[in-house]
Amino acid sequence: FAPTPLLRTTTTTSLDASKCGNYDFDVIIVGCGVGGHGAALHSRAQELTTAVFSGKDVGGTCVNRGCVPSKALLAASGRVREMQASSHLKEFGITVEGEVKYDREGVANHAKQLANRVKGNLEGSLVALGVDIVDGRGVLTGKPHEVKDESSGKVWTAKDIILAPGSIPFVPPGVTVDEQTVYTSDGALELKSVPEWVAIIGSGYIGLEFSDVYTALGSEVTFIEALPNIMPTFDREIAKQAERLLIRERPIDYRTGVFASEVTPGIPGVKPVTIKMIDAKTKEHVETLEVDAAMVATGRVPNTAKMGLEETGIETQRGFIAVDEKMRVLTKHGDGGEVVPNVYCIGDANGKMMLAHAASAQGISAIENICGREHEVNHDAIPAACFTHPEIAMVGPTEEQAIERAAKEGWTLGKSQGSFRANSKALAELEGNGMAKVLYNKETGKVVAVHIIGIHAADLIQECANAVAAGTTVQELSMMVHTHPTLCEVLDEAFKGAVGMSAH
Ligand SMILES: Cc1cc2nc3c(=O)[nH]c(=O)nc-3n(C[C@H](O)[C@H](O)[C@H](O)COP(=O)(O)OP(=O)(O)OC[C@H]3O[C@@H](n4cnc5c(N)ncnc54)[C@H](O)[C@@H]3O)c2cc1C
Ligand SMILES: NC(=O)c1ccc[n+]([C@@H]2O[C@H](COP(=O)([O-])OP(=O)(O)OC[C@H]3O[C@@H](n4cnc5c(N)ncnc54)[C@H](O)[C@@H]3O)[C@@H](O)[C@H]2O)c1
Repeated sequence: FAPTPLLRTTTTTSLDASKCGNYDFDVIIVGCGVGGHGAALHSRAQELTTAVFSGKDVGGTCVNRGCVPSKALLAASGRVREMQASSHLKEFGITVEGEVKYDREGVANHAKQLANRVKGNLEGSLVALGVDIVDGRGVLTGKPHEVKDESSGKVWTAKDIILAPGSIPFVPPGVTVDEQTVYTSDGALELKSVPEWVAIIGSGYIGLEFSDVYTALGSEVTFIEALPNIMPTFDREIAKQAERLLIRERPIDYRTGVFASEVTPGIPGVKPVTIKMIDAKTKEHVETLEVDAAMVATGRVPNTAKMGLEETGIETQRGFIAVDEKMRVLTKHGDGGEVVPNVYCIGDANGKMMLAHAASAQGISAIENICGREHEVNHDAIPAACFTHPEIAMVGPTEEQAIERAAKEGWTLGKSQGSFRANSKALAELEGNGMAKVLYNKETGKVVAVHIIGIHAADLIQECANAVAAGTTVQELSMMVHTHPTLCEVLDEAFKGAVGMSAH
């Protein structure tokens, strides 16, 4: 694959010239992760002439250092876990003779090759649709409609500019990362080693998914979490179930309410990694751990430095770019922020929701607004999933947040549950652990949120996300027919339960 040379607007599309006037392009997108890519595809579908600045990183975090390689590691390590679970296999009547082995490099290569393949597909789709790819980093010049190629200094113009620079790992102060013994997800995804004992700092999505990979491949894990609860961002009831299924049954222990305040890399086989922990409230030293490796999974920060934002009059907050509901960039966060004409920001950099499909949806939405069709993304209807075994998936607020919201807005919260325990398909798979809970507005019947933990929860959540997006009621959902025998019947049970019907 070789990127196409930059083409001028007049030669790339059949657009009527008035649409882009004297600009080189109708739309320039800075950053070509899933957000930029989604925006570019939708832009071309509207016949807008489009260029993306890729910074030589087509696919961005998701494809190269995020969703794609992490799911490849989870898939491979998940197989190892399954094949090693001899008593579980015995229940199926299956015996695995001898020791189940894996080749670390082979597993790592699976992740790398998948990322390269998906990246190639993304590049191919852009080229096929006539999107011009600029390899360099794009920087705002401070003048309206202009983006400069940082390395060549060449300036390109567009009627509208979409910023999609994404995010990078956050490394707390005092933590030294060498990407060998102390690493972020960037280093962990390369799977250069499988440490005997690894401390994972942070028990969010990344920490949890990696604990699944590491324990399947034979590591022991210690979580270090600053907040009082493990998995603090998840719904409490789901987090408790997750603790039972994903932590207590595995060689995992944890500390909560402590900061990893000083982390010093080690030398493999010679010197351990040391982790000093302080009490999150009193800041007093509580413990020092010596482990083989430490993974830093303490969140992500926007990749917005040196993009010409200050020159354009855009003030960031911890690097996040403020946007309104139409993805239009605002001069600052909070009161007094004004729209910067013709500049949009999508994806991780605006901090609305750090998810691949949210970035892409925001990209499509920005293009809709550029085309003059007013559009706002309903972030409450965007599902999320944590791809552990079993998976956790959710759409909408946690139960704790929903209770607050109901009290504030004056409506009554309803709750109904379905269980994997009585589900034929789950039992056939010998995967009867887990639950789905549906939270709904008792007055309107509309679904507010759904939280699922159980086999294939990530796929099950889509029906619920569609229901939230469409405003479907539990009454309507309870009358919709679910295929038998499928895992979807766990949701059917919850929907029917909400209206006093029995699913069986
Ligand atoms: C380990 C891990 C696993 C994840 N798993 C999931 C998952 O399963 N599901 C999910 O939904 N999300 C997942 N995420 C989150 C997801 O990767 C991000 O939400 C998503 O990538 C955000 O997309 P984006 O386009 O905003 O930014 P990015 O994907 O970060 O892309 C931004 C791109 O812009 C480039 N860039 C930056 N500045 C410039 C510039 N000035 N000029 C040119 N280019 C520039 C960057 O180099 C990058 O290529 C995961 C993240 C990690 C780290
Ligand atoms: N499957 C998915 O959709 C998926 C997978 C991976 C990542 N992501 C996205 O990537 C982003 C980053 O993920 P993440 O897991 O790094 O972040 P996170 O914000 O989900 O979790 C970070 C955790 O680290 C803790 N923490 C922060 N500083 C600490 C310190 N010094 N000591 C101890 N604990 C500390 C926080 O309290 C928090 O619980 C998320 O926003 C997520 O949306 C999504």
